[in-house]
Amino acid sequence: MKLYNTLTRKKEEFIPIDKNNVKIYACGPTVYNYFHIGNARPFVVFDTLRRYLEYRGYNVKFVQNFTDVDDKIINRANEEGITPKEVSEKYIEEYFKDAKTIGVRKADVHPKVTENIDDIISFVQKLIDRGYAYEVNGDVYFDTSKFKDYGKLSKQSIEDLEAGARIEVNDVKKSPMDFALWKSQKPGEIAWSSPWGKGRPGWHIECSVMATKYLGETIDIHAGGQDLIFPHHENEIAQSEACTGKPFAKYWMHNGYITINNEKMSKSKGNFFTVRDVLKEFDGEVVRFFLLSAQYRNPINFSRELMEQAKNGLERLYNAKNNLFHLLQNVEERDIDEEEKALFKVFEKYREKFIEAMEDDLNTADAIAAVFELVKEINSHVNEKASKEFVQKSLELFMELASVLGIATKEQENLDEEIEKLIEERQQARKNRNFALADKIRDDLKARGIILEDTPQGTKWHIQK
Ligand SMILES: Nc1ncnc2c1ncn2[C@@H]1O[C@H](COP(=O)(O)OP(=O)(O)OP(=O)(O)O)[C@@H](O)[C@H]1O
Ligand SMILES: [Zn+2]
Repeated sequence: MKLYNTLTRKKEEFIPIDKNNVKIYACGPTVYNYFHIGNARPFVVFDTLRRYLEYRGYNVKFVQNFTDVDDKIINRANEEGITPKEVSEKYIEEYFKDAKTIGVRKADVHPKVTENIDDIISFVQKLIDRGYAYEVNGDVYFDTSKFKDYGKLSKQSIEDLEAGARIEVNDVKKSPMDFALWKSQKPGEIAWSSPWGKGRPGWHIECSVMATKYLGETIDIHAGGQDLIFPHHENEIAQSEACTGKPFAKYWMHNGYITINNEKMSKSKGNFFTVRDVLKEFDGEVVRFFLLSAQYRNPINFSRELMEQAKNGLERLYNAKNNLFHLLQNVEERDIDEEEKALFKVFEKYREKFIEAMEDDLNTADAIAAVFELVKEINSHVNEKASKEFVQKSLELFMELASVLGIATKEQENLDEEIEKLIEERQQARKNRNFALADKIRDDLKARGIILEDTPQGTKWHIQK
């Protein structure tokens, strides 16, 4: 598989350190609010990466943290008159609810900052001992001038960075680029005891500590949104490599933005839609399908139109799946014949196409296109005359690919029953000479890809070819 590595700015062949234990760390949410559609993108994309690697026979250990200590959490707690812990616990619970609806599996470990304070303190101490960090008045800073590779991920030289940095007032840091590993307690803030007095960890250190602790000193893939490249991931590299002397992550993957009017969707700009809100109108799988409709590095402009498109696309897939279930109960119980075998060989070409797309830096857009092509073939060749085995195999192939994407996974909807009921209603409408209603029922079904056919034996239906 080829993955685009931000570290080298190239698509590279993915070679894991150990195929039986592929280590992935994804930066998780800061839990002070429901997550928005933009935040959902890395969750869905890297969940799909995990599913795909598993599909290809790798064992994956996936770690995603919760940032449960942060200014925004503290502010929120103060606003609401509750503790930061109450804020973060609430939104961790809400995270799991929304993540489940959009098909994002739980990570193997979801470490929290507050549960790793001792390890964070030891890590910071190690950096001080190794000469990479210094303490000033209870704060501890990373000394960027000591880490010669600083800037290697974001491709900036330390000189450029320093020149570009704003001159900070009252600066106790040696360089404006130095960043906090430990922050001394300010009035009203939550704090832990440390060798430097009471305080709390800076943001970046948590990921270095938790990735190392739960996965090891060198991991395979480190992932997050593209806004995290600098400073967050740059700083993670500096901390981790200064501490261990080893490469921190082999592949750095960053997803592009979900935008609104071509601007990054973000909480601070207020131009966001929470997944929770979108779920009032669209199914969780539609949200997931929408997020996978583009290759993960390309931006997607969030719009109702695209959501509707995703909804229709997913519906087509469900129709095909339900039709196969319907056929399974109604076709002749016999083995696949020669002609069907030849057709199935054609169907299997779409599995190849699907894999080819996913191997190319997880191109879910092309992978979805392959699934649609497969569905088109299935719709036009698998019908009432098919053998049960052929129907079964077609259904399995469709489900194999859909489940890698985590879509169309819901149990068979009772399409048979629903359509039979509508056919019944249409008969009734015709009897009552209400042809307008009868036509409307037929047209509505047609819009969903379901074709009614009036025969002397009654009305039959099939999926549009
Ligand atoms: N508009 C977006 N499109 C894609 N990914 C995003 C977007 N906004 C945030 N992310 C990613 O969401 C993940 C969760 O991050 P986090 O909860 O810290 O969000 P955040 O950065 O606080 O969001 P915001 O930018 O809205 O303040 C990160 O990997 C981040 O890069
Ligand atoms: Zn991180």
